[in-house]
Amino acid sequence: MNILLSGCNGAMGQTIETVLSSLEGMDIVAGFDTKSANHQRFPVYQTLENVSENIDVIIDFSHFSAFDAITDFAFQHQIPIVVATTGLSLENEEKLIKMSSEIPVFRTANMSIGINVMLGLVAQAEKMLQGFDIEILERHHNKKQDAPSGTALMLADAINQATDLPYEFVYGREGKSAKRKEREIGIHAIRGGTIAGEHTVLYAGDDEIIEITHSATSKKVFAKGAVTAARYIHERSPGMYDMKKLLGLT
Ligand SMILES: NC(=O)C1=CN([C@@H]2O[C@H](COP(=O)(O)OP(=O)(O)OC[C@H]3O[C@@H](n4cnc5c(N)ncnc54)[C@H](OP(=O)(O)O)[C@@H]3O)[C@@H](O)[C@H]2O)C=CC1
Ligand SMILES: O=C(O)C1=N[C@H](C(=O)O)C[C@H](O)C1
Repeated sequence: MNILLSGCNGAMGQTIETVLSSLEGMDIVAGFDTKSANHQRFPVYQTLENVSENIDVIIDFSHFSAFDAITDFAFQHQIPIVVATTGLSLENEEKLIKMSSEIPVFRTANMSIGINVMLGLVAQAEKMLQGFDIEILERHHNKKQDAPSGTALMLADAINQATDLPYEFVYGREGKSAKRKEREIGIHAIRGGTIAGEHTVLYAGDDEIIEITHSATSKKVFAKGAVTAARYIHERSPGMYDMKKLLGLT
């Protein structure tokens, strides 16, 4: 299977390259990034008009500014695409849904098994922990560009989908009149060092606290998930796919 890797010079791009180097039958045949880097095994394109390789699946771990270029390329050439980039707009997400009527699109803000199980757990907790205040804390490395993380937003959305009384999302909290309201979820982003990604949903009740936490201990968990996703959508019918579907959780 021939892969075009978007964001190939980045931290995740390099981790995917490492993971694929020990796998048979999946090869990165082209990269897409802002700079042509010294990749010995494949060419790195800065624009996609001149890609001459045969591509079976695109894997995208880049930046929202690359979104139109890579999705237009996928659509124009009818190539299945795995979109892992976070910080996308609502408009971007809608474009993926439209594209999925013609090509397979795999979309998730988190490729790990644990977070996708946690999406089900927070939906369940929403029904059981009536009256508890909910806060989401996410911790990531100091190179992360977007805040809050795509996963924190995905967890908050999963909670809202499980209730008839949606919460308002509050990003951080400061000021002299910043008291929390009843139906709000505070979302807090912590950045430092090399933290691969940690997400906690905290439920605070009267005299008791429950926390559900997922910790990624290395970026490999996301890379392996993306490679599994690429295999999964290769030669599948057009449609929207995600990790929950792949894992049989929906
Ligand atoms: N869904 C998931 O499970 C996961 C998602 N992610 C997401 O993946 C994305 C990438 O993460 P990470 O690898 O850590 O980030 P990096 O910043 O390390 O890598 C991103 C790469 O994309 C390149 N890039 C930026 N803008 C463009 C553009 N317009 N066209 C082409 N290439 C571009 C960057 O180049 P330059 O440095 O020159 O700007 C860089 O090489 C993030 O959005 C992150 O949140 C990360 C981990 C897991
Ligand atoms: O940028 C990262 O590193 C990560 N980004 C994703 C997100 O924004 O949720 C997933 C993971 O937590 C790592």
